Amino acid sequence: MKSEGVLKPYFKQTWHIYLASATLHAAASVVFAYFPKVLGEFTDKLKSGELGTHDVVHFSLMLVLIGLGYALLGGYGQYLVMYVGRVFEYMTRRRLFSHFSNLSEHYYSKNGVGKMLNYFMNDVTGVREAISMGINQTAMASMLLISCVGAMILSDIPLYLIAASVGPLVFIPWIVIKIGPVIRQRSRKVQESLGTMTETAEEQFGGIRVTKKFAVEPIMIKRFGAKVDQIKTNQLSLVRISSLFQATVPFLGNLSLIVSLAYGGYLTIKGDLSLGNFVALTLYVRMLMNPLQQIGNVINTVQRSRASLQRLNELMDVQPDIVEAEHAKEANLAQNPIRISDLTFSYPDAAQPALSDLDLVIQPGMTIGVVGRTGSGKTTLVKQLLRVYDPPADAIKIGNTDIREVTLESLRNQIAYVPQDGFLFSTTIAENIAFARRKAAQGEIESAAKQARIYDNISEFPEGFKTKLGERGITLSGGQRQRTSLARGFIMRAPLMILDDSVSAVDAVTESEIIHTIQQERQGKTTIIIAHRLSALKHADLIIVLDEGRIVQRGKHEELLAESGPYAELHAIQEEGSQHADGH
Ligand SMILES: Nc1ncnc2c1ncn2[C@@H]1O[C@H](COP(=O)(O)OP(=O)(O)OP(=O)(O)O)[C@@H](O)[C@H]1O
Repeated sequence: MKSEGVLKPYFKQTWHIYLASATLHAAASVVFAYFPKVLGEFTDKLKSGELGTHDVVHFSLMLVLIGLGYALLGGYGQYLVMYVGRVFEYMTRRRLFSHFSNLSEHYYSKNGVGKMLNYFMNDVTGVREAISMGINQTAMASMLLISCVGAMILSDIPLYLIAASVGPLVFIPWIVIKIGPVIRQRSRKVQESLGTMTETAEEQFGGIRVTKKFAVEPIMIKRFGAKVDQIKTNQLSLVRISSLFQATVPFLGNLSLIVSLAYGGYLTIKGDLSLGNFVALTLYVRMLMNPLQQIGNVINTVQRSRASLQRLNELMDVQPDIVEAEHAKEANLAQNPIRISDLTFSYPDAAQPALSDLDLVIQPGMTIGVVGRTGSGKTTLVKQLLRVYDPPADAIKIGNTDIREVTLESLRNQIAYVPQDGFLFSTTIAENIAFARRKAAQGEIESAAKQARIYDNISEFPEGFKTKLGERGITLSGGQRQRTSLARGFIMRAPLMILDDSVSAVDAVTESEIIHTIQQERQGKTTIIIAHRLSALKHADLIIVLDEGRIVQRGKHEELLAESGPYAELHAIQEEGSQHADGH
């Protein structure tokens, strides 16, 4: 399904402003086209000796009126178009943002954030220039062209003289057709290299702490320098062709002026053309040059922005991978079991499935422990439950409803997912905790913080819960970040809570306190705990052991210990480790 792109909705909303502006420009141009005519008449009167003081005042007044009329009408027309250009930026950036928000994780893992930023900034501005400044100048210039040519034809200036004078100007469209596509192609390259640079910068600033720890700044600077060099090369190549284009257009204009001066002058000396008409002709040709040059510029801008427009439209056409079913139902995780049967899932473009033949029933109120080596598919299982990636049909059911048939909002609202490295926003701690429940009372925020064992830390900050976090919560330690993100999960009081290695950066004592709280707080509610430390899973009603996407063991803690297998092996290693740590 194709979206309607970025321009259609905009023009639907603003066409009447464009119409008003075009009318104002037309009126301004008609007024301005009188200018040479008035000067021509003035010259003729001057030459015939009929010019009196009264006439000088009259002609001067006429010129002032023409100037004023042109400035007011044209100026207001220009303001209107520039104003709606900003409306375009605002509308498009909002639409882009909400479109970006709907795109699936898969899109983001394939496309860098730098590209998105480039769409947001440069492409939107590029298109705005074409449809505000571009349309404005085109309207102004074409109206002026029509008015000037019309006025010339209606005057006594012989048509053959007009044709000869205007002749060189008709080569302008030819040049536009020849050079325009080259400009467009080079402009696309510039935009692309800008996108790559933003992407590199984004990644490198994001990873600056790692860079510094490994002292590899020179390599990073060199890598970034290469991107900047590429932009310079591409931009220079664009500037060369644009300059050639912008120099050729005035050159042709000047050629026209020379013809009108030489040929018109000759005819005037011969007496075939009045001095007034000669003055008017040269003025008209001079007046034609500006709009023609403007049209040249506009075509340049439009060529450049076509590449941007194409990219924006392509982006609006990207469909989210996860879409709501037509008659989607509300999920009810509090009362219905989650039935996973024969679940096999591969990431797009992956050679191996990340999950194979999984069978599991999670009854409401159960606590499920999930353990397995890194890369065994634990997070993938969670992503399937959250529908970050859709599972195959009927592989996961909530009650009797396929998870693909429930509304995304009801599903995700009922799951409190706490990832290992929850992203914290650059806002207050309170707002970060109340992220999924904006209206939570301070008491609820504090109680969630207490449950996540972060309350005492927050109280020690100078501004308590109002303390602002830097980008990615830079002022917090790893363990504090994890616990803040855990509080964000607690506050949801959701029917299903998923802890995905959420306490890995927390010391063993605090971890056991948190697990104890979970046991108490989540009685009767479903909880899935993914952990590497088995101590966090001991109390689970059922533990599954994943290996290469398959469930290789399942049972309670004691049952699994009694079996020989990876669980007992892992337990032995961890016990040994903790005994060493305790000095036994
Ligand atoms: N977005 C993705 N695209 C393609 N493959 C992926 C993606 N995410 C994970 N994988 C692959 O799927 C497999 C399972 O990954 P998953 O993240 O589920 O492991 P995990 O058990 O949660 O590991 P860890 O304990 O390290 O978090 C891995 O081989 C991983 O490389």
